[in-house]
Amino acid sequence: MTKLSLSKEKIKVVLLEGVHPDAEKLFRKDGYDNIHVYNSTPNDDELQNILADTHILGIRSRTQLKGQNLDTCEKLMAVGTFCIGTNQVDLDQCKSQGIPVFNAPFSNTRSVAELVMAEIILLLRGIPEKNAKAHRGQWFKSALNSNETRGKTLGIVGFGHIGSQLCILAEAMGMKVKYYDIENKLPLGNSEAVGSLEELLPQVDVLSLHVPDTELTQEMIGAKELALLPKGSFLVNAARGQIVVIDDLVKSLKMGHLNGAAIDVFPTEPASNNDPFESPLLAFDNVILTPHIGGSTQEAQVNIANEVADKLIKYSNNGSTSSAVNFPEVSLPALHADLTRVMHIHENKPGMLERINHAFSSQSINIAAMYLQTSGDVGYVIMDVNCESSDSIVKQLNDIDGTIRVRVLH
Ligand SMILES: NC(=O)C1=CN([C@@H]2O[C@H](COP(=O)(O)OP(=O)(O)OC[C@H]3O[C@@H](n4cnc5c(N)ncnc54)[C@H](O)[C@@H]3O)[C@@H](O)[C@H]2O)C=CC1
Ligand SMILES: O=C(O)CCC(=O)C(=O)O
Repeated sequence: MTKLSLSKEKIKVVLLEGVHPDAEKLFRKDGYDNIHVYNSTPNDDELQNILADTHILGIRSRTQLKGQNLDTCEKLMAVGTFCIGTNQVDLDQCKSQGIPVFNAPFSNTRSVAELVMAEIILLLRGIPEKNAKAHRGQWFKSALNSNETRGKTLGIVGFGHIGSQLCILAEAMGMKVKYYDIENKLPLGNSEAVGSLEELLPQVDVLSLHVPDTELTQEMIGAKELALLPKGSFLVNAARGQIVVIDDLVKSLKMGHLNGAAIDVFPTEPASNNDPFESPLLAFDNVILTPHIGGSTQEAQVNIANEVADKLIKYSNNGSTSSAVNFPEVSLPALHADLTRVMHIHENKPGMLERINHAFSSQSINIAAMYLQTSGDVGYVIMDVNCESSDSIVKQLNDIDGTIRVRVLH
């Protein structure tokens, strides 16, 4: 059986934010037992303490792995975001520190699309308001502003995994779908691509956002965009909190321009279920507020736990980085019993390979197999070699200028 340069008992795995227990189970089944599980999101000080001796970190969408939080993590070997979004992590900084980041790109896609479809139906029927009144003992039986989904137009911003799943559900309910995406995307069913956001907005009864949090999407929906939506229309945001300007949404709802909204994500979200939730949207009966649970179903969480834990274990056990979001991707075969695997992460600059090869040849170490991949300014080279002890080659490799990290399996 392959041995890691650091034994599995010593590799410290930390799982934050209530990652589904299946992830811990998978690590334990594979022989890892230094596992620490937390249900909440640590603040920056707590996170920096945790990171000081953590090798593998699992987070969800709240833990901010950026800036000074990454300064204290010399031992950190790999990160798993047990979700789709990776905007909470500085992917470039992780890469330059030799830390691959893995996510679950579509394990909760269906869950988000189903929730949004349900919210569209509830909004079009005016249910949030009727429900809120009923809870206060008021009887509000009325068909006013209560409509079927059939024949209504759904505008989708971001026609990726979630946006296109939602399109399928909405068309099955008889809705017309128009979408805007920054990329050229294949229209599914009878859906129609629209050339710009401004062109899309006036045409929809419901607008649903499914873009990632990027510089281009931050505050993408503000006063100007809300005004372009037809009077009486609805907004759904289950993407990221920074995409909608909440104060502008509040104004639009107050003026009665928008007839309601469903919001799952917020610019600032409580760190745990024990912390209070504050938002000016609390005042509106016609707004569905959910605590960032678009992807929180048993099905999704189990799939995510297994998918991301499996990727982290593969990387730790044999060096494979397939589907890493920020790193050169290499899919490696199992290590032959007689060989040692040396993994070298380095700055991608001319002459690196020559210096790495020279380190091996100068120690008369024969290379049985070599794998190399680069991504931008980082290179990842893996050599399966015949050698009794790896100590001196690891030292020599670490001394090469531009080396970011060296790991060994034998
Ligand atoms: N509420 C929740 O619990 C969840 C929220 N999410 C959020 O949903 C987002 C979307 O997820 P997926 O559909 O899986 O991502 P995806 O990457 O498959 O699709 C995103 C789409 O947005 C498009 N896009 C990017 N920038 C754009 C722009 N400026 N204008 C128009 N289109 C743009 C992309 O070209 C792509 O087609 C995630 O990034 C995440 O932030 C994801 C899962 C759960
Ligand atoms: O469920 C979570 O922790 C976050 C879900 C999410 O927003 C994502 O997958 O990007």
